[in-house]
Amino acid sequence: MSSHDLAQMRPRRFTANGPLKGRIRVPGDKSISHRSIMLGALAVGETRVTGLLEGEDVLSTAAAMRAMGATITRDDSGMWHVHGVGVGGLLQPQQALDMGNSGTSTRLLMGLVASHPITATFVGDASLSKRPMGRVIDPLSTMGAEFTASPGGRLPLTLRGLSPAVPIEYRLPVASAQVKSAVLLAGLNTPGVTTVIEPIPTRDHSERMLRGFGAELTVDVAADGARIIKVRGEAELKPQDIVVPGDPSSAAFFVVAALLVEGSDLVVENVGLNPTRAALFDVLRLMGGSIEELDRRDVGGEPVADLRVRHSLLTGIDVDPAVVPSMVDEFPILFVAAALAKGRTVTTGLEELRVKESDRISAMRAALELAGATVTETEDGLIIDGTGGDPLPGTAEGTSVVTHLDHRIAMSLAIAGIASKRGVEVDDTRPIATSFPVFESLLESARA
Ligand SMILES: O=C(O)C1=C[C@@H](OP(=O)(O)O)[C@@H](O)[C@H](O)C1
Ligand SMILES: C=C(OP(=O)(O)O)C(=O)O
Repeated sequence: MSSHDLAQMRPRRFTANGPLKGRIRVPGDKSISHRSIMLGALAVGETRVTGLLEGEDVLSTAAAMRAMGATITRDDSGMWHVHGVGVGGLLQPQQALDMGNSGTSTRLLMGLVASHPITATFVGDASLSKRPMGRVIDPLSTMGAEFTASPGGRLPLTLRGLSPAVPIEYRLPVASAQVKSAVLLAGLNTPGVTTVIEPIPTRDHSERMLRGFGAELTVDVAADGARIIKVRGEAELKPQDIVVPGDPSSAAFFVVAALLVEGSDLVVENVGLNPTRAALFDVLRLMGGSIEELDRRDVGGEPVADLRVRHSLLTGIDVDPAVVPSMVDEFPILFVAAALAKGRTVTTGLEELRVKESDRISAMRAALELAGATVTETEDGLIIDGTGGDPLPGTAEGTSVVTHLDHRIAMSLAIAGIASKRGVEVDDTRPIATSFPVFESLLESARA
């Protein structure tokens, strides 16, 4: 990091300040927000979106779709209006598409561009520029797109789409909703049927929303449990009114905070509980966490409930690696919960965490150690010996944990700080705006 970047960093010490009480509502789901803008931009007519996450990642998606011809505005009531260009109608962007910190924007938009007769250059920040794009370059090349990528299949990269593209049948070599979605989105403007075979289920927002927008999409389950997803190309998408449920990945920080801080009794309203996303709450219950679902309902085709969370003494467990895809972004905050549990928590099967905004296994090991936790790093996870409910010591004066431009590391360590004796100094809070711009103000209001 240059001295200029260091000067811009926004450090903060997060300290204990009493229990979390009352009711809060977290912003809209990031995955659904991205897809609302993308699919709205491909429909003919006006899609209206309520509860869109106005985080930096989603704004990167919106800027890119504007650069490719969609009209996207926000009115004074907070509703977003997307006027699409129709499948096949994306325009050549005049400048490089800046994806900021967002893997989802990059990989899904690469899918869209791949089957349009346009060329686009994708750039991103230092974190995104280290992340592997070969996983989408491979299937999209088979469909006919051409790539010039930086070494290791990384950004900046230039993609020349092919129209008509070639439909493929693709078996996912890695459990990734982004790769699945990239191929399905490329399939939208490809004649014939594009098939993705998913041996291990990942979040299914793309499938649900593509159907909602009127695409012909089927899902079958093979004898070995794999999901076979087929989308018919040259689709005509119909504009939708979308209500985005609250993001379970954002709710996770407050749920764990209320479990860890003595005297807490907090309701987190309107939390999306799609089974392909909500495994953290099941794992925390297995550890002894009091998390009650109130008023389970349906919002925009997704199951939603209010979660009432009360302070609980957690017990360490071996986390079943089968649940990893349904809580892949929640491991950093689960590690914090484990650090205060009674006994040992063992996690395995987390290789994918090493290629997120940071290497989340090693970043969390280093940060939790600095905060006084007992942690062992393995190839594919962490082993954590908890305090038995006592607050963590916290970071020493003048020592801060390193977030590596990773919003989830920053927020996880903020929660570790409010459950610690001395507090935890986070080196940079700016990345939080990636997914949860109101995180710090909500934390204050829950503790008021
Ligand atoms: O499709 C999506 O919206 C996402 C998929 C996941 O990534 P992978 O596909 O890399 O697992 C997840 O980590 C990311 O935050 C959002
Ligand atoms: C991994 C994440 O996002 P993305 O891949 O979109 O950068 C995340 O939000 O934790």
